[in-house]
Amino acid sequence: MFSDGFTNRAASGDVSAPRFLLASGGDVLEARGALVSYRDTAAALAALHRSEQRIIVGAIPFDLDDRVALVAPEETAHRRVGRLDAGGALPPLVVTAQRPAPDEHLTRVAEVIRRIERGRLDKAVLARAVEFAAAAPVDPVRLARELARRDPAGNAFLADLSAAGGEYVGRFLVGSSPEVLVERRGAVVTCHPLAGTATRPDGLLDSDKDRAEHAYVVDAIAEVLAPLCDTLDVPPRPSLTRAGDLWHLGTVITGRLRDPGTTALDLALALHPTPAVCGIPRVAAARAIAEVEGPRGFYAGAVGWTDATGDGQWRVSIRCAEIAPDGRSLRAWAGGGIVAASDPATELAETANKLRTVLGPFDIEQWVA
Ligand SMILES: C=C(O[C@H]1C=CC=C(C(=O)O)[C@@H]1O)C(=O)O
Repeated sequence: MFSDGFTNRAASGDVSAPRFLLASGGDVLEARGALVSYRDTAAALAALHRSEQRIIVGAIPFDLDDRVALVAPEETAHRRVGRLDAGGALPPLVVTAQRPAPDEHLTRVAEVIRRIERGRLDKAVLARAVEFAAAAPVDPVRLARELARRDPAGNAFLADLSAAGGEYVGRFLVGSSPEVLVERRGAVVTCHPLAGTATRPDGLLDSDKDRAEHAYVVDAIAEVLAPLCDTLDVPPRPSLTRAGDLWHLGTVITGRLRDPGTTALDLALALHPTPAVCGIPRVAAARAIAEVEGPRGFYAGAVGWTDATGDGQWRVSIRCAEIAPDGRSLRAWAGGGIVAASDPATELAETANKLRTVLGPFDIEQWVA
């Protein structure tokens, strides 16, 4: 178990800067310092169940076999601010790499469609990354505030990944995720999965392809929650959810927890990775993603908090970028759910549209895809 209580500083060296931030609808939770750092979920869960810590915050990766970046912070501040102040100017960016190149993403989507047609998979989410060099250091807090300010729903997150150790020391994950993996308030559990995307709302609710892509996620979440809840409300049809310039199919699932000892982190770990970021069947989809795409790190994981009462919120870490320790480079990701009826060119365009959320605050040269 790793829990040595080291403290390392934000890229700016500013110890007063938050190392965790989760903003939504005008509510902001900020955390500073690290009393204890956890690299594995078992240690973090044990600390919560034994009430050793008041609150645990941070990020869990896409692959739960990888190290997590969770901390018990020195201090937290929960504020209702309405809207965060402007984050301030951010430096221009230049594209340095696309991983993979757009043409290769088309080939990979086609390969996943072939696997689906062969009957090995029903759905898999394929992602790509774009890397950028910044003209001056990008301040993670400034970016998070700017994302919250621009998003009509006020969503933004920031997580210092240092607790995961190794190459993650000094790195931050920053984004604006519209998707609630799970929230627990007392006995009430809420999930708001999103899957199925369009640039306009018209027709999205009637799209068979998007409805199929969405239904896999709702069914998988309901299957996990059913044994953990006394009552579970799963609306039969999705509704439209706006996320910046995009529209998604979304379903608000609510339940009443059977065992009050089941914390928000327990729930997040039971649900993750949902088919909104992985696929169906889960193991086959995770294998296809590992083979076709490679490791994802903290993209498509979850960012959030859980307190000693077990309450908390975990958001799916999408629409995000990782910032290098010196702030001079960024890697942004976006993915999309592939089902039998998917079209590679449409999927590539969808990833470009999704990348615009986290890149919106920057002036960017030479990036078209
Ligand atoms: C995987 C991502 O989005 C997910 C969430 C909403 C809609 C999605 C879709 O339509 O494919 C994805 O499941 C991403 O933004 O990188």
